[in-house]
Amino acid sequence: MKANIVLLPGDGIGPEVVSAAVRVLEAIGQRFGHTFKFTEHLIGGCAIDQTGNPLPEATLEACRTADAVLLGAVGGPKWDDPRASVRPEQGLLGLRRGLGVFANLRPVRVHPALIEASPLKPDRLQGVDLIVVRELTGGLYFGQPKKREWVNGQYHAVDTLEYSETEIERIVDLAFRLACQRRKKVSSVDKANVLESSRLWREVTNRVAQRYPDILLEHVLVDTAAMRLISAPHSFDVVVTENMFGDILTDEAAVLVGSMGMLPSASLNGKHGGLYEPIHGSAPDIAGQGIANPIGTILSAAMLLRYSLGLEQEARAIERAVDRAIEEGCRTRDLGGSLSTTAMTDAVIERLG
Ligand SMILES: NC(=O)C1=CN([C@@H]2O[C@H](COP(=O)(O)OP(=O)(O)OC[C@H]3O[C@@H](n4cnc5c(N)ncnc54)[C@H](O)[C@@H]3O)[C@@H](O)[C@H]2O)C=CC1
Ligand SMILES: CC(C)CC(=O)C(=O)O
Ligand SMILES: [Mg+2]
Repeated sequence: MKANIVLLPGDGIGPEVVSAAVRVLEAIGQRFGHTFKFTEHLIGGCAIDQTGNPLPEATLEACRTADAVLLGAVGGPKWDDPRASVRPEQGLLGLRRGLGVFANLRPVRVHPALIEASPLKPDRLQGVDLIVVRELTGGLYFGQPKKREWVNGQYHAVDTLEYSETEIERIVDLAFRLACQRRKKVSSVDKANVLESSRLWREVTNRVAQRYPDILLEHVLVDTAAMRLISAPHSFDVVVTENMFGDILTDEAAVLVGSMGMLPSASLNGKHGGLYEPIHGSAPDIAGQGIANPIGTILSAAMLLRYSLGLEQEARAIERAVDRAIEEGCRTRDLGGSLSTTAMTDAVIERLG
């Protein structure tokens, strides 16, 4: 098959992990006889530096027409002035909204070989396999008004948490459909004891649940969910939640798997090709040193093959190669090893089978 993949390396470690994943995709393409055409575009801080815009029109247009998009990360201290009106993160949020990819899938599977290095109790981690379905184009990151105003001699700042029934229904329905293929449990995470948007979320979720009588539904308050993610991660199968709650809970879930560098994601809407990115940020503290863990981005590339190109066998080949590399002791620094980004990528490519 032939596919056009847009690459958005972005800032910090973004270019390092994206080029690692491209090497894996090229190796898979060679092995299975596919031609992937890669086209690179600007997003985030580097786009601000070169064009003044964190999401240049050429980038959005290229992403709209691509078969899939693979992104690294955006942002960093260079662009962190809190008063700046143009910020790298606006590029990423604009891209997600522009592509309409409302469903962000973040699978969290604990690798048995990484359990012993974890600060958490081994019996809590054994066999943990959950997926967070994060609403990605609404909620607190997008609601209006979002502004800062000078009122009576001081600034007031406003963010808005807003959802329509349609926005809630489509993401919750997707979570239920996923649960049908898994262990048949949905945990809907909200803050319904305080937030009106969460009370609507619960109502709509209960309505959707009636269409799925075989799926067990529980409602969990987000603070309790944060605690249970560490104390009883086994109790989760499919977790569905608001944009910011999902953002925070998945960074927490990275502790279960051993590092921020391990977790992939796919952002989908059933129409556009899809946007794939690791869950981590631009990691300015390690950028440019060649030591970033590329696994989250490599596994995102596997999700790209599965969801956007329908190449299940190829996606599995990558996931198996990652599993074998970990099993056989290959580790970057974040996992207590000494392999560089390139050496870890080589280890995966050697095991593609
Ligand atoms: N999707 C995106 O583009 C995101 C961008 N950001 C941006 O990234 C910048 C840095 O944010 P932070 O809060 O430091 O979060 P971060 O995720 O970049 O880093 C948090 C910690 O995890 C480590 N880490 C992250 N990815 C790693 C990898 N692949 N291998 C090894 N270690 C890794 C970092 O070294 C750091 O110690 C900020 O400008 C933030 O806005 C943050 C999160 C997501
Ligand atoms: C940088 C933000 C826009 C998002 C974020 O932290 C994430 O998607 O994980
Ligand atoms: Mg995040």
